[in-house]
Parts: sequence; C-alpha cells; structure tokens
Amino acid sequence: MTTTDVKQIAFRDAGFKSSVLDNTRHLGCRVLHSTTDDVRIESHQNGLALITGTETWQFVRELDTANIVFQALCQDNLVTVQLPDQRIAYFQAEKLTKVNQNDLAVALACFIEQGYEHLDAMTLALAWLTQQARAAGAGWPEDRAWFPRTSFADDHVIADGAEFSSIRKELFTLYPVVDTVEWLALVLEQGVTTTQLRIKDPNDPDLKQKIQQAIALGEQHGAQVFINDYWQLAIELGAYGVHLGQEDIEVADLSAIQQAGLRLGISTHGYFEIMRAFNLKPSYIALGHIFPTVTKDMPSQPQGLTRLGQYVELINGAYPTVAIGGINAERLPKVKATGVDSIALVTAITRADDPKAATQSLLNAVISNAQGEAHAAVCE
Ligand SMILES: Cc1ncc(COP(=O)(O)OP(=O)(O)O)c(N)n1
Ligand SMILES: Cc1ncsc1CCOP(=O)(O)O
Ligand SMILES: [Mg+2]
Repeated sequence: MTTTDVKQIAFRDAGFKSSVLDNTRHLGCRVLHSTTDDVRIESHQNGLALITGTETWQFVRELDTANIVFQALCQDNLVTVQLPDQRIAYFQAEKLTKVNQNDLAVALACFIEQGYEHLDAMTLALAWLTQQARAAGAGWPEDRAWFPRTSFADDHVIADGAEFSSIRKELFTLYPVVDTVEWLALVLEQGVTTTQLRIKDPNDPDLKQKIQQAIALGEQHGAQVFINDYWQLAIELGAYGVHLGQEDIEVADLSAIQQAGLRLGISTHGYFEIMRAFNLKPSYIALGHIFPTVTKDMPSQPQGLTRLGQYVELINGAYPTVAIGGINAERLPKVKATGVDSIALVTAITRADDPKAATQSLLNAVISNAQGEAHAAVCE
C-alpha cells in the first residue's frame, strides 16, 4: 500500500478517545485530530456524528423516526441502525459484551472510506472490533466467527433446527440461468447438471405450463432445476428448488418452501446480506454481481474478484456458493480461482454464436478447472 492509498479521516473533538486509532493503518486509513478533512467524526448535540462524502451517520441514544440520516443505537452488543428510508437493521455482535461507540465510529469510517456500502461497512466494523477484542489481530476480518448476526426488522424466521434441503455439490458446477424451456432443454442436452428457469413476466399466460415442463426436463436429465421467483408454483408443481433475491425473501413464505422440501438459493450482494442469508440456512448462496452485466439492472456496484474471494472465505464452505454477473469464458478461470463452487451465467450462452458449443466449452472449463484444483491439492 503506498502512502497515497492511505485514506485520511479526521476527528474534530480534541478530547476524542478510541482504543483502535493505532490499528486503522491495517485498514489503509489514518484517523487523526484535524479540523480540515471532509470525512470526519465530530461530537454532536445528540452524540457522535460521522460525516462522509455523501452521508451522515448519527450515533444516538434513541432512534428518531422523523430523521432521515443513518442512525446507530448501541445497546450492549446490539447495534440497531435506522436507514434514511426508515428500514431498521440489526447487528448482533455476539462475541462482544459491549460495543464502544467511539471505536465503532472509527471502524465504520474506515470501511466506508474503503468503498463499502453502509450496511456492509457496519458489518465489517463490528467484525473488526470483535476480532481485536478477541486478540485475533487488526487485519482484514475474514473469519466468520467474529462477524455479527445481521437482519432487518420483520425478517422471516424459520423454525428452530429447520434448514433447507441440501443440493448435490458435485452437480453444482456450471449454472446457466435461462428464460425459456427451449434454452433449458438445450443446456441440459449438453450435459448441464444445475440450471434455472428465470421468466421475468409474471403475466406470461403459459407460466405454469413452462414451469411444469422445466421440472419434468430436470427430472428426465437427473439435473437440479431451480425456478426463479415463482415459489408458490414451484411448491405446487414439486420443483427441485427455488431461487429468491433479497426483496423476494421479504414476501415469500419461506417456511412453506422449506417444509415442502424444496431447495432454496438466495442472492446476496455483500457482507450484510451474506450474514443475513445465514439466518435462513439456505441450500446455496449466490454472490453477485461480479462484473457489469447487461442482463439485469443492478442497484449495487459490481463486486469484483477481490471481494468475491473475501465472501468465499467468509462462507468458508458452510453453504455451496455460486458467482453471477458478467462471467464469460475468458473471466471464468479467475472466478473459479476464488474458490467459488459454481458459475452462473446468462449471455455467455444465450448470446453466443454457437450456444451448444459455448455450453460444452464452458462446462469443460469449469470441470477441468475443478479437477485441476483437486490435483493441485493432492500434489501439495
Ligand atoms: C443464481 C442466481 N443468482 C442471482 C439471481 C438474481 O435473483 P434476484 O436478485 O431475485 O433477481 P431476479 O433474477 O429475480 O431478477 C438469480 N436469479 N440466480
Ligand atoms: C440474474 C442476475 N442476477 C445478478 S447478475 C444477473 C444476470 C447475469 O447475466 P449475465 O451472465 O449475462 O451477466
Ligand atoms: Mg427474484
């Protein structure tokens, strides 16, 4: 890291104390007393405030529903965050007895300065503080043991001890996501063992019939066919599994999906959502979008390979993982090298000059890569 990479954060209050100030260098940040920097921590009427380039965070004693900045309320080891859109997020730092507000403001500032989205920065900040409190160093937090449990208020809770049925990991290699039964048949005929039917028009008059055909094709080929979004039809028609995104899990009856024995894959886009997905004990976790994609409008930024590697490390085999977004033949080896289990893609197949040949070659690349890794591990 060169000195120009080091981010500077100021605290305005000369009496400000935090036990982690010396350790922020491990995060590429300097937090020091200054009155000039744009990104700063300052004492506020109601407590501390963190002013970043774009947002203000207030560390409050009571949440104010009329306030539209980020608010954080620390109570023992629970941090409750009220977002500008009034949603409430919880962060339970189970391995801390008490969250120190000043330390949290410093850590949060550092992770925001490193470009993390606010809820991800809060998740990382608490992991970093917990790691230090447990004398496990001040480096980048990687071990899930130090991470907080995260959730939104009103999140669906599945019954104690319940979990979603598992998938066959050896079949979770290349994961084409397609929007017609014809495409589904094509990829299955090329030997694909996990795939998804993703029809985005809920008013498609043949929706039910198409889902039924997709399920039947999956059974014929002994493949794991996931149905995107339409969880009621998937239950009714006995699908192998369902794929749901972050907004979908807020409205779906997850207990009904779990009790019907369907597998559940969940989309995630960062640390907060990954830890949130753990609450549901899903069948796999999707990580995206890795590169820019033309297939779907994404509200978040592409995650890139470094973050993908960090997420795979965090999940550490607890659930199968799949990377999605902008992956093609050229990028595939680097994506696989992060240790992610499966590669999901759309246009690398559906916009290929020869989709059958493209599927074959992507399958070979994923499988030979997996064998290469196994070989490397044996030879070490
Ligand atoms: C494997 C896989 N990963 C992510 C998605 C995206 O799901 P979601 O966020 O719900 O968006 P839509 O696909 O419903 O537009 C996916 N379908 N599959
Ligand atoms: C459905 C979805 N979810 C996140 S990225 C994406 C689309 C991926 O398509 P492509 O492989 O063409 O980038
Ligand atoms: Mg969806």
